[in-house]
Order: sequence, then C-alpha cells, then structure tokens
Amino acid sequence: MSDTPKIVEMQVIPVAGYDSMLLNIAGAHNCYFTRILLVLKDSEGHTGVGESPATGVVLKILNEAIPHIVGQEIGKMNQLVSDLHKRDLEENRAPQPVLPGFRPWDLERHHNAVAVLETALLDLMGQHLNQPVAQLLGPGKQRDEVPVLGYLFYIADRQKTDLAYQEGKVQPGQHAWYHLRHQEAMTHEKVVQLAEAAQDKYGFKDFKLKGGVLAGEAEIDTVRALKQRFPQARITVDPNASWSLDQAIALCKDMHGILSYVEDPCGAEQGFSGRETLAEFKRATGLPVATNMIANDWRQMSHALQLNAIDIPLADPHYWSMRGANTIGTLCNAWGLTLGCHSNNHFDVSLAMLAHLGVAAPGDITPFDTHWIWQEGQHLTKNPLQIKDGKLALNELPGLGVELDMDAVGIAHQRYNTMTQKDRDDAIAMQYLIQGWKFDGKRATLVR
Ligand SMILES: O=C(O)[C@H](O)[C@@H](O)[C@H](O)[C@@H](O)C(=O)O
Ligand SMILES: [Mg+2]
Repeated sequence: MSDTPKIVEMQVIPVAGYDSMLLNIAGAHNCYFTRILLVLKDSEGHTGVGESPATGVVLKILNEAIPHIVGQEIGKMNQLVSDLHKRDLEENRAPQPVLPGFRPWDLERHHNAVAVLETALLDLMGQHLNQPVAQLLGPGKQRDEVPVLGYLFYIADRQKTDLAYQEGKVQPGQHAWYHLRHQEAMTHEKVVQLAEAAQDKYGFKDFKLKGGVLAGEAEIDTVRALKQRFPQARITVDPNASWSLDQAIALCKDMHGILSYVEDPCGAEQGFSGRETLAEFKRATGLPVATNMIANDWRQMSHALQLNAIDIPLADPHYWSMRGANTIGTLCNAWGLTLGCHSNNHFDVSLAMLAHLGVAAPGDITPFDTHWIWQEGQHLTKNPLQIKDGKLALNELPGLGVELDMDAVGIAHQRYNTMTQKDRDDAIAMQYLIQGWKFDGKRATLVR
C-alpha cells in the first residue's frame, strides 16, 4: 500500500482584521474581528490551510493537537479528524468559562477546531490528488458558481467610541462601498444606500438584514424599504431569535411577497425549544424558516426535521466541517429542504471554504451568507476569490485553491497580539453607546 505524504509541520496562527461597528443582538462589533489560520505542511511540499472563528478554547484544542498531527499521513485524515473530535468533546465536557456576551449559538465554536483541521487536510489531499476540495465532497462538483447574498447591518456611530475603527475615508476612484461600510447607518434610507452600493460593487440579487437591533416594527419597515428598492430581490431578516413567537407572527404574517424567508425569528421561550416555536411560527405564517441557531448538531437537526421546524438549514463548514455541511446538503436535496450557509466575519480562506461547499452542494441551494464585503480588501491570500454578479466561482487550482500571503498573515497576527480582549465580546463596544449595556437574547440591542 503506497504511503500518502506525511504532515511535517502544523502552525496555529491567530489573526485579526478590521471590522465596522456592526450591530446585532449580541451588541456592536468591535473594531477588530479575530480568526485562526491552521497551516499544515506535508512531505510533498504542499501547504494546506483552513480558517476558523477564534476563541481561546479553539486555540487551546488546536495547539494541544499538534503532536498528534505532525508525522501522520494525510491519508489518515478521517482518523485524525475523529481523534481530535474525541479530544474536543473532552475539552467541551470540561466546565467552560462563560464567554462574556455569551450567546447560545457560540457553543458550536468549539467544534471549530475539528472543522478547521479537516479543511486543511482536505486542502492537502486535494493537492495530492490534483483535485479541488469540492470534488472530494459528497457527489463532487455540482455547479460552477455559488450565489451569495448581500449581508446588511445597521451600523452604529463609531465616533461615539475611542476604539480604532477604520474611518473609511473617501479615496479618489474608490467605490463608494468602501466608504459607506464604515459610516453610521441606522435608518431605512441609509440601509437601502448600503444595499445599493453593495449591489453596484458585488452584483448581489438577494439581501439579508441582521436584525435584533431596533424594535421589530422598525426592522420590518427596513425590509419593506429594501423590497421597494429591489423588487426582484429575495430578502430575509435575522433577529437571532430575539422576537417572541407571538411578536414574530404578528410582524411577519403579512409579509408574503416581501420576505422570502425568515431566519431565526423566534427561539426558546416559556419552556418550549426554538425548534418548537419555529414550527409554530411556520404553521402560523406559512413563511419558510432558516436557522443557524437551533439545528447545529445531528441531534438538534433530527428534532428540527421531525417537527418540520425549518426549511433552510444554514450549515456552516466552520462548525459542521466541510464534509458535515456537505452531508446536510445531501440531506436537504433528499428531503426537500434548501441548503444555506451561515457566516461570521471572515477572511479570504473562509471565502474559499464557502465557495467549495457551495459548488459541491447537491440540489437547490439558497444564496450563501458571507461577511466578506465588510472585510474585502484585507486579504490574507495572494489570490482571493471575487464576488461578481452576486456569485463566487472557484479558480482552477487543486485543494482549496488558496496561497497564503505570509507577509499579510504576519501583520494580521501582530494585530491579534496587540489586542487585549481577544475573544469576541460585542458588549464592549455596545457599552460606549448605552452605559452598562448587558446582553439580553430577548431584547433588541437598542431597545433598553
Ligand atoms: O453580528 C454578526 O456577525 C452576526 O450576528 C453573527 O454573529 C451571527 O452568527 C449571524 O451571522 C447569524 O446569522 O446569526
Ligand atoms: Mg443567523
């Protein structure tokens, strides 16, 4: 049996990039977002990479995994991933520090370690086989392009803080989007202006509004304004389950033809799980439901499907893993559901991960989430994919198809090292806007 290449080096590199003061139920994004790059080098001279959300727990799990990975053959990928999953679960079972600004869907972050290892190994395996990662997922490549949506946020006034947000100064010849994405946008008009600039720059046909920020009625009015400006667009809103079931029904029941689907309109309440309240919401409104909060492992997924609670599972490869998310795509195709993909702020390695997942997903897919438009320009690879006409397309390279720009990675790593608060905590920036602000999953961020 011929050996496959051996892993000769494993680097775990936390990095930070600039972010805008984007608002959501957890508060306001700080001026930096953090990610982890996992870099594997093998005896054939190939470099495999993966990107993950960054928490101290994920860093700890990955760094402790190094001696278990280096020296192993890439052909043992499944064994290496499942062994790490077992160690990850043990880490999970240990009493976890309650993260500041803790949010129920943060738990999946701890599976990030397993997912990012699998991604880097798939990158190496693809290079060894001279195939794109998409061909190693499920039934292989299904399409050439992946539709992605314009992910819109209300943006707070960064000048009310002393945090190091980018000003986004108008540069001659630069697209207006690069200025607007740093400016306050708290009205329907300003959000529509963001959508117009994003559509002009990236060609989006569909939009998602991050809700859970203003009163539900105001956010529905913003959705109406977006639909009026872009009558052909599929539009959704995601209040991260901060609306009560009754409130969600009242806000959405008359939105047929305006909202194409709703993401996590409600969640656990009064002893009922989010799976149960979403099922009731669907029955009451007839609107399709997407989620990245209540169907985040196979046990939750089974209950969600038995209750007919969801239509669009947002399978994020950063916690399901690339192959886990692709399996959900297979399940969606067989069971009449529609695959979507959740995102957090990310760099261009994650952009490539989303693209390979989308290219290989069987059946119909809904436009994938991506936060890339908020970070585009901060490249950590030499050849980032581009969003054109609202779509992503793979390049011709094997594996993940990315080549790290180690100078840029070094700068982003240094930026991470300068940060005092490294784990995400949206309450910090939010407390500049509302003194003493605390996270409350059932109260919109600015409704205090
Ligand atoms: O503020 C954000 O970037 C979003 O609220 C995310 O934290 C969140 O996970 C979002 O992407 C989602 O779809 O729920
Ligand atoms: Mg969501």
